[in-house]
Amino acid sequence: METYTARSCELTKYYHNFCALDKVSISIKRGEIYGLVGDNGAGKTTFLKLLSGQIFPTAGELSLFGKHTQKDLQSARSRIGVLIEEAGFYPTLTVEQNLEYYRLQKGIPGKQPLEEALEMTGLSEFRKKSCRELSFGMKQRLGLAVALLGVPEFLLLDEPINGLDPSGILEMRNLLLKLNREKNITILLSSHILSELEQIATIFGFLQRGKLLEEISAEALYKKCADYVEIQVSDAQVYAVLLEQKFGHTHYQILPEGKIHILQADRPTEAYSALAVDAHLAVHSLMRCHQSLEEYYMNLKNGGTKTC
Ligand SMILES: Nc1ncnc2c1ncn2[C@@H]1O[C@H](COP(=O)(O)OP(=O)(O)OP(=O)(O)O)[C@@H](O)[C@H]1O
Repeated sequence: METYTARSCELTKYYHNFCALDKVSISIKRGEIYGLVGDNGAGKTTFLKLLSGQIFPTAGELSLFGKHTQKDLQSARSRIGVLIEEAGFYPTLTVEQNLEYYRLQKGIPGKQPLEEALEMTGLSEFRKKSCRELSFGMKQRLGLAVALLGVPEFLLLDEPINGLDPSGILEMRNLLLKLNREKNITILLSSHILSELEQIATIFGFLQRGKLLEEISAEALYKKCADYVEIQVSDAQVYAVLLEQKFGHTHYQILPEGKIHILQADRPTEAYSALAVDAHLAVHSLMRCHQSLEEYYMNLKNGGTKTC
């Protein structure tokens, strides 16, 4: 079996003269839940559409289940379920009838796939409900059921959590975790809010204006965010030089009023005050804090961890 469900190498997409995706290299391992994070217009949908074959790249390479050629990619796409943009449903038809419509459209034989999709998304008891009676969250679930027809090995979901209320978000998260764990489905999902993916993604890719800023495992991300030390000294610039020269720390932020955030601060807190005192700098305050994932993401977007 292939290690990678999907890989892109320097994948690039231009819409006329506009570069929507710029040499993006992403690797999605089998069994992973990959969270693609980026602001509006970052290129998330473009990336998902390239994977699903709805559009074609301007340059770069793409492989799915280890297949590269156009012909092989096309057949590999039958193993993918896609939810990109809101699926269109006939309001007067029932949940079951809408699913049946998509089953026929996708050319999936037999009734069993429809039953499985209903069961996996918890929609069986609502099968006779007409679509116009469904809540937004239920419609999202139905969209997911369409993507699940034929039990795909890989799910591509564009902002599946967007617009859901807190209980809808929880429901969708649990459903995706269940599909990943019980059916071993690899999932790529996008969001412009990192915290929405926080509890489920095993790896994150951060996109900004078509470029991949960073690809990082959830474990490494949480480690990076774990702790930082905030110190306020009489001369932050001098202290920053000491941090680099004596401790080899390059991950820090210089803030106004002589404050410095030392990220990945792996030494005892006292070591950071001693560093200042030994250089005859006054220490006005010192504390160990926790960085949220959103803060980390904001820093990344603002060009790294060193800011003045
Ligand atoms: N068909 C198109 N023609 C021209 N420009 C396009 C087209 N589709 C997307 N774009 C542009 O490409 C950029 C990336 O769009 P894309 O939809 O991939 O971003 P996104 O990260 O999914 O954003 P959102 O979160 O708003 O959906 C945007 O600036 C968008 O305006």
